[in-house]
Amino acid sequence: MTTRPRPEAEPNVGEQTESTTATGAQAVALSQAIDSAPRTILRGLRLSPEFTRGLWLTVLLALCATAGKVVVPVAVQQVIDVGIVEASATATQPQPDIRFVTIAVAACAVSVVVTAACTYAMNVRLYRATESGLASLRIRAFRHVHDLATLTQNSERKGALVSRVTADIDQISNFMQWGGILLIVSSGQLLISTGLMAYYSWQLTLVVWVCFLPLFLAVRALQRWLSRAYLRVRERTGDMLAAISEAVLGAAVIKVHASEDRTTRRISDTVHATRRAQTRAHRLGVTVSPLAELVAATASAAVVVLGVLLGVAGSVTAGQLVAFLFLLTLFVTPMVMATEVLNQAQDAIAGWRRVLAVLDTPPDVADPGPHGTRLPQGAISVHADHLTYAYPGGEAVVQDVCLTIPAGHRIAIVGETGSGKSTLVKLLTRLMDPTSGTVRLNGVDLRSIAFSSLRRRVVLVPQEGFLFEGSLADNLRFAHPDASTTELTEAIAELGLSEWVATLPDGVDTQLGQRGEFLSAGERQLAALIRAHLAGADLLVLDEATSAVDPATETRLQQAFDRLTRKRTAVTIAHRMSTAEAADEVVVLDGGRVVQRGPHAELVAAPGPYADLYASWVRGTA
Ligand SMILES: Nc1ncnc2c1ncn2[C@@H]1O[C@H](COP(=O)(O)OP(=O)(O)OP(=O)(O)O)[C@@H](O)[C@H]1O
Repeated sequence: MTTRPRPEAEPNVGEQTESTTATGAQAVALSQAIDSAPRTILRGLRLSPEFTRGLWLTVLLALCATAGKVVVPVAVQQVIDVGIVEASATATQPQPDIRFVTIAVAACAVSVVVTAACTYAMNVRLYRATESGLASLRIRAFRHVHDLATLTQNSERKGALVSRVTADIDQISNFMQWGGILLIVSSGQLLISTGLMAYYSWQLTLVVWVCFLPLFLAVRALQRWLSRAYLRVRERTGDMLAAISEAVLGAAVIKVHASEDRTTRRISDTVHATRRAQTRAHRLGVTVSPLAELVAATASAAVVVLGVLLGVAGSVTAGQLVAFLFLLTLFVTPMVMATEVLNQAQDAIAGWRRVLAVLDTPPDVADPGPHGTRLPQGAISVHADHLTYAYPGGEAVVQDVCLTIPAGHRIAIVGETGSGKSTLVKLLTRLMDPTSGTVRLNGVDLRSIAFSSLRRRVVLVPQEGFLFEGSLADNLRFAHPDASTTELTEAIAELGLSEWVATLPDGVDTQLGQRGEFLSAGERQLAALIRAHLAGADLLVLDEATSAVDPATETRLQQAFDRLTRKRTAVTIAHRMSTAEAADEVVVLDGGRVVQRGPHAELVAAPGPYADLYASWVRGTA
């Protein structure tokens, strides 16, 4: 029987993978940017309430820090107008009011200390809030990625998906910790300085705002371009991370085929694409900064000229003009800085959009939740009724399949490659919902069974059971987190594998390495079978591994498989003759349809697809 490499399955507890019938639209949802910038920020903030928790106190501290900053210009104005000019006018000879000046200087000193303390407290609070918000966003995004349909996950490469939970959120973090602080401080500074400037001279304030108005309009126009440019940066970064992670995971294949140069070229292409996107976005962003400097210089010059004229006309005093110029600095600094923050803000918003796009993609096999039916204990019967399934945009690959499997029966599914075997078992375990037709377990519609019950009672064992870094015991406990060492030992003994485990350097405590790389392919299958046994499922769906193993491991696998499926309902995609022979019945699929069904002996004796498959099987192993 021919086989082809299968898509990698990333199992959950008890080897399960969560997958669904993602529609075409859902499959592309991950690549869509939807909301406007303010809506994106608002949604992002709402999703992680930690960002805004206690924000009022942080804003209050920011206002205090800003208010502290305006004490100096006000004191300077008072010292000039009251402490020097007025005092000299009332005294016989020109001399400053030393007491008044001393009080003003002391007020300045106190305000500087208060400003520093408030700024420190505000920074700490903001940093803490953003870190907690980002941590919860990261966890939420990760969980959601995990819950997404396998199909939806497959619509984007794994590395790119990971980048949404890592690099994109890092970008938000960079902005929140620097830009966020600056935005709060700047807004307060702008408000307070504008108020005070208007108090001293509304005419000069008007001049300042008129100078800055074109800058605002330019920034608004640029923002749209920047937004697009930074979304491209985030996408290119995702592509780059995907290419790198793929190359790291596939290092062995790359070496075997001596394709290091080709891989390096591919990676450097993605690195350069990211660099180009970054440079373009940054070039757009930095055009604002010199523009802001220019506007600031123009505003200062205009204030000096008009201020002198107003001073001569008696509308402003010398102190007020000097204070105004101080305040203008307070006004201009955040304006210039804000244009720099704009870059980071756009990059962060682009990151936020990508994270929100993940969160907006619905896991499309809906869990009926706590109101769902729970499967009663005991062996499970399966009844598939006119099942049909087509992948998005494709032809039906499972067609009108009707299948009844009595409780406790062992069924082997066989068929040519691409005949729909894997698709059928995904439908039987509700990793996907059928396009039409129903599956019933013990008479209960699969769609109405609560996941908490379904995932415990029905376990899918994929060809390559994913093993995590850790010991054999750690990996076995994925199926049963509370299992004691005795329970592990018993489960191993029940499958007749105690002798094998004893050959491992540290028994169940043997470290397996990343993805179980310290074990052979056959041993990894043994570990997967023990894990499935420990899960205690009543319906086992197995995709038999195709990798060739040595005779001793083959015997162990056969024995473990036989014991595992005993007294359980078992549906196995059979790649070994012995598995089909041992099954109660064999179901033959061809082009997504059941074309033959019956005990091995009966089918093999009659001419037909199974007899042909069997013959080619025998030839292959001869
Ligand atoms: N995620 C997918 N998206 C689109 N088409 C798919 C997807 N997975 C499988 N198919 C197609 O569905 C058909 C049935 O595939 P399936 O994996 O169920 O066959 P199979 O009998 O299990 O094959 P094999 O023995 O080689 O694993 C094939 O034509 C395959 O190309």
